[in-house]
Amino acid sequence: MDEISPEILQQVIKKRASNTHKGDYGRVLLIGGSENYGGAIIMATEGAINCGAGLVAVATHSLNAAALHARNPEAMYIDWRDHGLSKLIKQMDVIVCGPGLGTSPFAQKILKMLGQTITPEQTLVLDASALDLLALDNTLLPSTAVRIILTPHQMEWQRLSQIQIPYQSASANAAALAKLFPDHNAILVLKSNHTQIYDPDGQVSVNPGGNPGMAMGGMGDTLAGIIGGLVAQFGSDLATVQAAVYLHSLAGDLLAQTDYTVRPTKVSALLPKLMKKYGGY
Ligand SMILES: NC(=O)C1=CN([C@@H]2O[C@H](COP(=O)(O)OP(=O)(O)OC[C@H]3O[C@@H](n4cnc5c(N)ncnc54)[C@H](O)[C@@H]3O)[C@@H](O)[C@H]2O)[C@@H](O)CC1
Ligand SMILES: Nc1ncnc2c1ncn2[C@@H]1O[C@H](COP(=O)(O)OP(=O)(O)O)[C@@H](O)[C@H]1O
Ligand SMILES: [Mg+2]
Repeated sequence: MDEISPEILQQVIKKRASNTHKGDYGRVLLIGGSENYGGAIIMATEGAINCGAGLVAVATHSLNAAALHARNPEAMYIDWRDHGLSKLIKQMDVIVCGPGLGTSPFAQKILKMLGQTITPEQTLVLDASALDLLALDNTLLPSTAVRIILTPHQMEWQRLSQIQIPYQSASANAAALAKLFPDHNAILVLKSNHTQIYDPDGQVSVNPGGNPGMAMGGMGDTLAGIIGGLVAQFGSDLATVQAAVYLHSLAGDLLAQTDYTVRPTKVSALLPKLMKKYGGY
């Protein structure tokens, strides 16, 4: 299995040209954050903003609006019950769905509407509760062929693939990915202490970074936002996803040099400097 190498950052992250504007760096919509899980969508939002998405919008429970704006005034907000949500979805390049979404009937309704609204030019990042909803009902998948990036941890992948954690071998995972998402050009980011990335052709790579200080709620939500933010800027190919996973763990490893625990929000805070230092120019 190939290891993701540090050069991936230089390869993917491009120097910005002077004559550009926010419209050149992609639009990301994040959907999630129920009454109890507002932090999850805020942490995902912070990941997307700090890695440079041109425009970031958030569809969440109205209870989360004040906290979202207090923490990230760069983000636009829409109440996830607003009928304008489907129109907003159509205007986006990348949709990240799932952090803190929950698995209520309303959450299921949102995922269904998203699947019926999204178009082939867009990229869909599915994380957390969105994956659990899919495990319960795979008719919630988009009806058209869109690029999907899935970011389950091992337990979410167990629910989705029906492969018990001890049996999640590379060959079994690749076969399950092809079977579950035949029409979606799907990339699987299987998160663990050694996160693996599967592309639709069966190629597998492993991330060498990360550390147990990162084992804290919100760390995966942050990664989902980073993937969304980088895909919005640099495209949805495998290399961009590898760069996002590498960047997230690099930040975590730098923090762990001095800190016993690594807060997800601190990972996000480091992103702009790391992108400047290790990105291409
Ligand atoms: N601050 C917040 O609002 C947070 C909200 N969260 C949301 O809570 C909902 C439930 O997600 P959870 O992931 O907590 O719950 P899950 O029940 O899906 O999975 C968590 C459990 O899976 C098991 N597990 C096995 N292998 C694992 C691995 N490699 N990595 C992680 N867990 C592994 C562990 O026993 C762990 O307790 C999601 O919508 C999620 O986005 C979480 O992201 C945590 C933070
Ligand atoms: N021991 C560890 N070593 C390396 N990375 C870890 C470790 N524990 C957690 N992580 C990373 O933290 C993230 C956890 O994701 P997830 O379980 O979805 O968190 P949450 O849903 O709480 O945001 C993943 O990117 C995972 O690779
Ligand atoms: Mg998670």
